[in-house]
Amino acid sequence: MAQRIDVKDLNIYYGDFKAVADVQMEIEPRSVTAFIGPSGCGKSTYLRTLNRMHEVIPGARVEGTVEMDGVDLYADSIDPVAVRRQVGMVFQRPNPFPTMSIAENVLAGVRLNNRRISKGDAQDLVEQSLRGANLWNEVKDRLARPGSGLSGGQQQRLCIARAIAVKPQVLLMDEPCSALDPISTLAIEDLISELKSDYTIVIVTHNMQQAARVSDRTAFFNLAGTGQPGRLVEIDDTATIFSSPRERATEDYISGRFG
Ligand SMILES: Nc1ncnc2c1ncn2[C@@H]1O[C@H](COP(=O)(O)OP(=O)(O)OP(=O)(O)O)[C@@H](O)[C@H]1O
Repeated sequence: MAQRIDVKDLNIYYGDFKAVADVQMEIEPRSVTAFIGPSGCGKSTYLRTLNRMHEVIPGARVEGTVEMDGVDLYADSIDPVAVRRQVGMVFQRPNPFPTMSIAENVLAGVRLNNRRISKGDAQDLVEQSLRGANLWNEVKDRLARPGSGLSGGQQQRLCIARAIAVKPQVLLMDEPCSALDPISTLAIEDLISELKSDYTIVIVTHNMQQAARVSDRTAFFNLAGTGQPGRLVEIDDTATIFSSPRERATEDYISGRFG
């Protein structure tokens, strides 16, 4: 299921403003890649180009290519809605649909895709997705209750269950733990490590320890100056980035000297 991502010569714009310049990156399937860097360097902007969500903002556009298993997501023949199905996303704040039950939340993406499924298949998918998100045991007796009644950490795992229910190949996570307490954060980190056997995972995080704990590869982004675009400074094995990065800016950032 997991897919390889190849990004070539990617420039990302909001209208005339170039937010991110000249990204080249290869991401292996069944791996976790962390994006780190100071605020405003374009981590979230770049992440959103990997499932064509960037362009939903008026005036926003990209140049360059993003290939998944060799297919350019930005080719004319590609339907952006199909891309968003293939590349799931989990956001900073857990965002379950508040009036929907836990089970309906899990099925929400599947229903949006107009996939008809029998009641039995729906029940199986709910269980399988909640198990996949390590939430089943905590909610199996209250599947008909609203998703909004769960704790923040449970809601985030519910959102992950909703994302994996549509069987994506890639999972993008934009600071998925920033609104969570340390125990819930660890639960999500454990889950990320488990999901890696099935998915290609990319996570934006401000938390260096988290990047070090969950990722195989780490990409450091930086800004050359105010008004300048963000750039990928280096990407390498996480152990290398945190022990002997090639670039001075990376070392300064991970050792807390700026950002
Ligand atoms: N909707 C938008 N319209 C115009 N400019 C935007 C928009 N969203 C972000 N930007 C700009 O793009 C640049 C990159 O922002 P982005 O949020 O991607 O950075 P980031 O590295 O994810 O930051 P943070 O760590 O603070 O979340 C910033 O200069 C930001 O002001």
